[in-house]
Amino acid sequence: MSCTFCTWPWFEGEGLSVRAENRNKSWTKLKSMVHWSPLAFTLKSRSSWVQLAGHAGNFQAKEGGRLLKRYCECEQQCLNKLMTDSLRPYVPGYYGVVQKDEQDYNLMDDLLVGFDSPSIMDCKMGSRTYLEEELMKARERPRLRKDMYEKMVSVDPGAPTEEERAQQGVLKPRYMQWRETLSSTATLGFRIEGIKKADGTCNTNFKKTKQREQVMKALDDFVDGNVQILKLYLKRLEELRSVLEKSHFFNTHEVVGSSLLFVHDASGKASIWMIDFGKMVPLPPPMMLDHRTPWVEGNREDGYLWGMDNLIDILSSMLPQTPCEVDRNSEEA
Ligand SMILES: O=P(O)(O)O[C@H]1[C@H](O)[C@@H](OP(=O)(O)O)[C@H](OP(=O)(O)O)[C@@H](OP(=O)(O)O)[C@H]1O
Ligand SMILES: Nc1ncnc2c1ncn2[C@@H]1O[C@H](COP(=O)(O)OP(=O)(O)O)[C@@H](O)[C@H]1O
Repeated sequence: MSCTFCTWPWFEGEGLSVRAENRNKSWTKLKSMVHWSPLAFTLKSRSSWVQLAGHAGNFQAKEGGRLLKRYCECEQQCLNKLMTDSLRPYVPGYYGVVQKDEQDYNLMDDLLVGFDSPSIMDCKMGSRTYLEEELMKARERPRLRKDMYEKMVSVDPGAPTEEERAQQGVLKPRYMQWRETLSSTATLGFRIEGIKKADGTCNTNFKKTKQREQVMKALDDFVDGNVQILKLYLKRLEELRSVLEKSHFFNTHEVVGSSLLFVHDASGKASIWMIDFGKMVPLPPPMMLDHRTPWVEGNREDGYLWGMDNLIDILSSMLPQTPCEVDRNSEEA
């Protein structure tokens, strides 16, 4: 299976401008605002950047180990706040807004830098993939999506209802809910969006990867059965979960469509970061979420931590059991 997104678009620094904080501040030449050292332009800081999921054309890889992502105000605000939050070690470094050819971009670290031919996986977190706000908008101003109808039919020709077939279109929340129940989003609170391995193989066809066993098989294939890598991922996820549980920022935001990016290479290096903050929306105070309570419309819960609990549980169960654990488990059974 080839990956539609795997790209290598180098983007030269000439003609770039950057605004660090406020979009209304005037443009300044990038070099005067961003602290680049000539050393940053060594081969070491380059990465074979690939885009595994998301919108085609949203990114431009840039020399110096950074990426340009098409500007989104919500993402800018979240990244800004995250730079001073306890979650800072778990998100890409953010360097403000950059303009190129009249288009604004958020400038951030390329997380693949420092890895040698990395294997990467994008896991979309949460049990819901659309904002409550989008649901309300779809009710107030229903807009039939022909593109989503076509994506639906290409996966399962029997999925659209009679009415949808007659209209040749579906509403966005209906499409998103269908994707959630087709995959592991609804049952496990996360889904695999794409995997690219060091050998160059790339698979973005996980739409029907739903059962725990299917997910485990995909994860095992991703790490090539390497227990040390599994342990590093598990440790990082447990640390992140504990930071998320205490983060005021996280508990005061509805988090939808955000992913965890897993990266490892043959040297035994492995890490995980949170990416995609385009739908990380602040809640009206004093509302807070625990990110585990099941969603009912109005409670804004997103199942992010429930999904993380399940992911941690699955990865733990993939580790070989010690003789002690085998004895304990057989006693319990
Ligand atoms: O993965 P497929 O089945 O192609 O569906 C996509 C993803 O859910 C996108 O989410 P993400 O960006 O998290 O990958 C979503 O973008 P949003 O994040 O804007 O909801 C797209 O909505 P549209 O952009 O409305 O087409 C939707 O068509
Ligand atoms: N900071 C980053 N470093 C490296 N790769 C990234 C980074 N951010 C995103 N990507 C890559 O781009 C893909 C899409 O990212 P995402 O932010 O989810 O885009 P979109 O908003 O279009 O959905 C990810 O699956 C990953 O492969």
